[in-house]
Amino acid sequence: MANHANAINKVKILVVGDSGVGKSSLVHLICHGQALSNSSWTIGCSVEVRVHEYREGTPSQRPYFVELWDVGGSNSHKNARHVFYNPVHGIILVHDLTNRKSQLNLRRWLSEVLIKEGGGTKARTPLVEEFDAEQFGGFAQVYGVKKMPVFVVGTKQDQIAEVRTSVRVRTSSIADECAADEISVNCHDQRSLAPGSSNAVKLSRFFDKVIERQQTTTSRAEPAGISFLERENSMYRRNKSVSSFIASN
Ligand SMILES: Nc1nc2c(ncn2[C@@H]2O[C@H](COP(=O)(O)OP(=O)(O)OP(=O)(O)O)[C@@H](O)[C@H]2O)c(=O)[nH]1
Ligand SMILES: [Mg+2]
Repeated sequence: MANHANAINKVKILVVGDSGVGKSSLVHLICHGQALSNSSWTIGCSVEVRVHEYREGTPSQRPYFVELWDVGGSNSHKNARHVFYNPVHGIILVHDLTNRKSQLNLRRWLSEVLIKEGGGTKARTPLVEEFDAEQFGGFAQVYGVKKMPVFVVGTKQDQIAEVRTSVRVRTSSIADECAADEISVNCHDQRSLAPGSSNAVKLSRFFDKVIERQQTTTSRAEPAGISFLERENSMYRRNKSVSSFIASN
């Protein structure tokens, strides 16, 4: 798809998971390359942007704005958060490696997003606590139809023994079901996503996958590209990481 020379494309990725698993810490690490010093509960949703070089090192390389929509996981917002779910081009599922329940809940988070992302006909779908996969033909079917790129991140790697980490990574069935890559990180340590590391390479590959999907599914209602003038809107202005990231590259 040809793009105007002075336009940068963008994709939107949702970051979901239980409250306190480390979504905001992870997003900060991805977008700023350093640990978030003090985090607090995310109210509603917070958006950060990372400039990603699509197909880096190939002739088709070009920059993309990757918007990371960090959705607060608190149950008190469960009835309102679906407003953030459409459109979406990819999903990062975050769980806490020390909290098994947060890993089991990823299936519910993914189902919630996939069903809401459809919009319209399923507008009255029950939210996560009441979700019944059977009602919608099962998780696999819902996922199979959507084929949404998914990436799974286990946080707080520093709080568990190394042996347990590898076991956890192998047993994450949600990643298997979605053919998703999975990484384990310590959000307090920037080396977890150091450039060139296996984690960083997997994340970069996921971003490429999201961009590829967006290129094949871009809706008429949402233009694929935004001009540099449009870039000056408030969302980008409040996010200093865009300019600092460009500068560091
Ligand atoms: N030790 C350790 N602590 C972490 C890690 N990631 C996050 N934390 C801590 O976990 C707490 C919760 O992190 P947040 O990033 O605010 O969690 P969240 O998922 O955004 O939570 P909500 O906004 O409520 O949905 C904070 O005190 C973080 O410092 C990690 O990898 N290791
Ligand atoms: Mg948060």
